[in-house]
Amino acid sequence: MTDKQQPVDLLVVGGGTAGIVGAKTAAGFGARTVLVEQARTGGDCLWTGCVPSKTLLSAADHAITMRELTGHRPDFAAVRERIHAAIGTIEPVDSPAALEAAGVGVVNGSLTFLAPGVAEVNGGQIRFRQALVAAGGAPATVDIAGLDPAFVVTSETVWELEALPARLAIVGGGPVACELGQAFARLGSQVTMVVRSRILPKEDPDATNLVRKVLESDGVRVLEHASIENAASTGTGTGTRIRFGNGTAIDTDTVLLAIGRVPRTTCLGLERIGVDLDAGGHIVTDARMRTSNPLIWAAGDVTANPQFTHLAGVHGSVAASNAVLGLKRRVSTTVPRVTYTSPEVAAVGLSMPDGGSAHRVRTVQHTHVDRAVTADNTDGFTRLVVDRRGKILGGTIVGPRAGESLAELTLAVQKGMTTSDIAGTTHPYPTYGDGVWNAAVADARERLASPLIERATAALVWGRRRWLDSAALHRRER
Ligand SMILES: Cc1cc2nc3c(=O)[nH]c(=O)nc-3n(C[C@H](O)[C@H](O)[C@H](O)COP(=O)(O)OP(=O)(O)OC[C@H]3O[C@@H](n4cnc5c(N)ncnc54)[C@H](O)[C@@H]3O)c2cc1C
Ligand SMILES: NC(=O)c1ccc[n+]([C@@H]2O[C@H](COP(=O)([O-])OP(=O)(O)OC[C@H]3O[C@@H](n4cnc5c(N)ncnc54)[C@H](O)[C@@H]3O)[C@@H](O)[C@H]2O)c1
Repeated sequence: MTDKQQPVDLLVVGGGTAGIVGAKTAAGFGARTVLVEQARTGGDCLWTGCVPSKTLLSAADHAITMRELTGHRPDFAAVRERIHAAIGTIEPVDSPAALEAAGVGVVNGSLTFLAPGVAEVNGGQIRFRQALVAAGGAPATVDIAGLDPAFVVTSETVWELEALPARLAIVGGGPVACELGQAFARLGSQVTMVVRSRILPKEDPDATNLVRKVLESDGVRVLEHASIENAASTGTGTGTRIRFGNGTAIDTDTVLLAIGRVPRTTCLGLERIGVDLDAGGHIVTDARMRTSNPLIWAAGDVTANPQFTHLAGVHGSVAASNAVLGLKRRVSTTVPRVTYTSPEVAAVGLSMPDGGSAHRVRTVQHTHVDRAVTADNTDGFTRLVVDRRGKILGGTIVGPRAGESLAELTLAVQKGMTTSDIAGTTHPYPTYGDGVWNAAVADARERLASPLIERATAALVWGRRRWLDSAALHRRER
């Protein structure tokens, strides 16, 4: 790594999903690619995000069955072991060895841009033709007066807890708070969620209502539109007391801050290479993932796009192929999302009509989905938003495996399909996917029920009847 070396074609900053996919894409096209990671390749998703949280949720589901069968809950040490095992199984795919096998050079260190075409890592310099910034984000924090940091964890450090907190207060009401809140409650913690908005504020309010209901039945205390005033000692030598603006208070052993994430853009030297940031510190890109410097690209949580692993990967790939092949690919605006609570909340495109009377909503309650009835789990619904011609603009599914059913809806939105396309496709019975199909059938049927189409089908039936009668008469006469 000296300044005499040839510039690399693509220098990738960050070894999370966006960086890994971007680097593998570029190397796969034959571009000389180097990825720099300051900590561990795999990023948030593998170590502190999707993989541990989904494993925790799965363990929490098992905890319910175990409690029903045996009256006991699983040992927290066993849950931790399961999380480490899941990470260990997935980790090789994201490892430096896997990247090197794909033709990517991997450097361990923290990168700073010095000037256009030059970056510094570990005191040495790397020259580059283009760069992809995929430095991700970190949990946001908030100062709560009087709160001893020893009681505070975030989505990065909660995985280090060695014992299940008896009392857990969660500040926030987004996907992190809802998923971890439900999981810890099911494992045996007494959980209180403190949210300044409603929970899952980006989702359909009916979805929020269902999730709140289930969280409460899991024993979670959900305090919405609440504001924390300050914190103080409990006076008992353990835990901390959180006081609210309305004069009430709760005592807790651990406080989990789950109030969003901030992009890691402050120490990258982006100002030296002409990369603009928005007011929240995110890198600004166009739809090709190009920054204000046409030779610098960005993808993942470091941008202002929704923060999902699937999006980080797709955007990393689009950025890398545009960079090294000179293409002008644009990223899709169809972004599916799933919150993996029980029930899952899955959504894509429009969740609510925004075209006035030009848009319709079709809702099927899962009391009308036979798979849900047979599983005795009918708390859920499937809702489609369609335009007047039946084109599917989006929808929300709440229920078990909603994330799986969302794939069909995502394809429909992406490809501009209509409810007739879905209704005319044979679906296996009984599945939770029947929710999407039933809603599509109801919509397609209603469109067919227009007076014009009713008159046309009545004319066809009349004509066919006449033809059959005259053919029968003809046969008899012969
Ligand atoms: C608890 C939790 C659960 C989640 N669950 C889901 C889920 O189920 N589904 C989903 O789609 N998304 C989920 N997410 C979101 C998902 O984890 C992120 O959107 C995704 O991992 C972002 O990937 P990234 O590559 O942009 O960033 P990151 O994974 O954060 O990677 C960025 C990397 O860059 C490195 N880096 C930063 N600065 C430098 C530097 N100067 N030099 C070198 N390296 C640097 C960092 O060390 C890091 O490894 C979850 C998030 C959390 C917190
Ligand atoms: N299943 C998934 O795909 C999944 C799971 C977890 C996280 N993620 C991603 O990770 C990112 C971070 O998730 P998150 O849940 O931390 O953030 P978020 O931004 O989605 O939600 C933050 C929540 O905290 C509340 N809040 C903010 N400041 C507060 C304060 N001071 N006091 C009380 N409440 C406050 C907000 O009202 C909101 O409900 C999200 O963008 C999400 O997309 C995705």
